[in-house]
Amino acid sequence: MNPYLHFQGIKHYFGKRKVLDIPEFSISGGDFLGVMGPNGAGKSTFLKIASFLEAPVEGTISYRGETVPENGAPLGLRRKFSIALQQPLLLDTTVSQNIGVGLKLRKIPRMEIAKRVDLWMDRFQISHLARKNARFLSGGEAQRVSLARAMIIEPEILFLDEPFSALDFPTKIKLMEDFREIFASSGTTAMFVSHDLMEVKFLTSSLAIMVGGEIKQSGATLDVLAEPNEAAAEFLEVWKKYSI
Ligand SMILES: Nc1ncnc2c1ncn2[C@@H]1O[C@H](COP(=O)(O)OP(=O)(O)OP(=O)(O)O)[C@@H](O)[C@H]1O
Repeated sequence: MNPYLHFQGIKHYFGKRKVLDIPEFSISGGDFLGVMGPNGAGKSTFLKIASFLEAPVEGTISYRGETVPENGAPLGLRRKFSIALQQPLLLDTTVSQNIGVGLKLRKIPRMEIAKRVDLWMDRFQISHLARKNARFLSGGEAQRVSLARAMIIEPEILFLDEPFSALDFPTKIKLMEDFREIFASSGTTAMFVSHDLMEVKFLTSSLAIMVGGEIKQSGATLDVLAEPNEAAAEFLEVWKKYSI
């Protein structure tokens, strides 16, 4: 075990309503953690808290053994992470500028940015789109740009909130295949919120099942799926019923 992120006594509320209650949980270095659960279970809220986009109302987070300040993670720490969402939120400029934006913010020299952008466009097979405005991309192309933009900074943890869910099946499979290979050679750690068991089986090494703001079960993906506890089984039942 090599805990990167460690959560202790995490509680989060919207108004008076508790939406997250995680007594203890860790994400290990090198892990590809899937998070599944029904709508409103708290998955995206957990992802926002884990990636320091939001601070929890209660609890402590540590990163590689260092406690993260209660009033928010310092910029240097936040910059170790990157995020790709269901909606790619690309800038109204070229694909190559979109991909290089994180390096620009980190004041990397222009020549170095150009070299790395070329490399990552090549890895995601989007070099032919370099000069195209990101507004005119298809959903699958836009998601490739979004993932390249997230990976180019070589994040210590990559956070993914349903990045494949809006893609048609063949586009999704092709991107997930490419992404799996790129991810495996990167040594990065990931937290991946998904509604799709197929995606989770395809990509993840471990799995947490969230229901009602609580992690009902977690462990190696294959173990959780083979031996779900009562709460996880209830959630996974529909997948089983239709043999997915
Ligand atoms: N900004 C907010 N203000 C108030 N309530 C919120 C806010 N964000 C989320 N919630 C509520 O918190 C609960 C958890 O939401 P969250 O989006 O984390 O769930 P989720 O598991 O990601 O859901 P989904 O699968 O539908 O995306 C939900 O009941 C939601 O309505």
